[in-house]
Amino acid sequence: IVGGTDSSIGEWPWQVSLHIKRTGRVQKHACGGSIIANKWIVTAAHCFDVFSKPENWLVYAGILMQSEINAFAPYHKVKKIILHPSYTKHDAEMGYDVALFELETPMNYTDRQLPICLPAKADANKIYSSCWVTGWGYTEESGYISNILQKAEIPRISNKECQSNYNERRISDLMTCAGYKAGGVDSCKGDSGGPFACKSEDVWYLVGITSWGEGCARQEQPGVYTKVSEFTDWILQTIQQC
Ligand SMILES: Cc1c(O)cccc1C(=O)Nc1cccc2ccc(C(=N)N)cc12
Repeated sequence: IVGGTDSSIGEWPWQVSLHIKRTGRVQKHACGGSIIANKWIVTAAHCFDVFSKPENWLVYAGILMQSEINAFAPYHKVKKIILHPSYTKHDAEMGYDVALFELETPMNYTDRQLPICLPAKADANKIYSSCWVTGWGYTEESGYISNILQKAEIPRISNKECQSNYNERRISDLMTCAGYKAGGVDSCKGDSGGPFACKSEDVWYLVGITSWGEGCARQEQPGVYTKVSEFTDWILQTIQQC
C-alpha cells in the first residue's frame, strides 16, 4: 500500500498473508487474501502464475506484522487451489482474477481472525460510505514489503473514468477501480489478492480483490480490482460443492 498508515490489531480480521515456501529458500509474503469461511480464503488468481502447487503455500491469519511470523507462528496449509475457470495465466488485466484456497484444517475464529461478507450480485452498483484497501505490499512502486499491515481509504471511481485512464486496455464490468486523480495513495505489488473492503451500515463487504494497475499510486492510473459481486455466485457454488 502506497500512502497508507499502520493498521491496529484486529482492525482487518479477514486479512491473511499468503507465504511461498520453496525448499532450501526462506519463505516470504507473496500475496494477500481474505477469510470468507473457516476453511476458505479468497485471493487473486495471478498469485499462482508462478507457484501453483498447494504445498508451496502457507496461510497466516490473525497477524499484524510480518515479524510475528517465525518457526513457532501457527499457519494453515492449503488443501486445494481453485482458479476461476476463465482466468488466463499471466493475464490479470484480462479479468477473472479471482481464486479460492481451501485450507487443510478449518481455522478457529477469534477477534483477530474473522470472515468478511461477500456482496450480493444485486449490490453491484451499491454506493458505500467508505472503502479501504489493506496489505503488506510495497509502500513505494520500486519498494518492498511492509512489516506492519497498511491501510488506505480510497474512493471507487466509475468504470467510464477508469477506462479513460487506461485507454489501451479494456476495463470490463467484472472490474472495479479506485484511486485519487492526483495519485499518491494506492495498492501495489504484494497487496495482490488482498481485500478492497467497503462498509455499509456497520457491515464490511469484500467489494474488490487487489488485481493490477500501471505502476503504483501514479496520477490518473487508478488501482484495478476484481469486482467481487460479479463472482459471488461462482464463489458460493464452488465452496458449497467441496
Ligand atoms: C510491475 C510492477 C512492479 O514490478 C513493481 C510495482 C508495481 C508494478 C506494477 O506495474 N503494478 C502492479 C504489479 C503487481 C500487483 C499490483 C497490484 C496493484 C497495483 C495498483 N497500482 N493498484 C499495481 C500492481
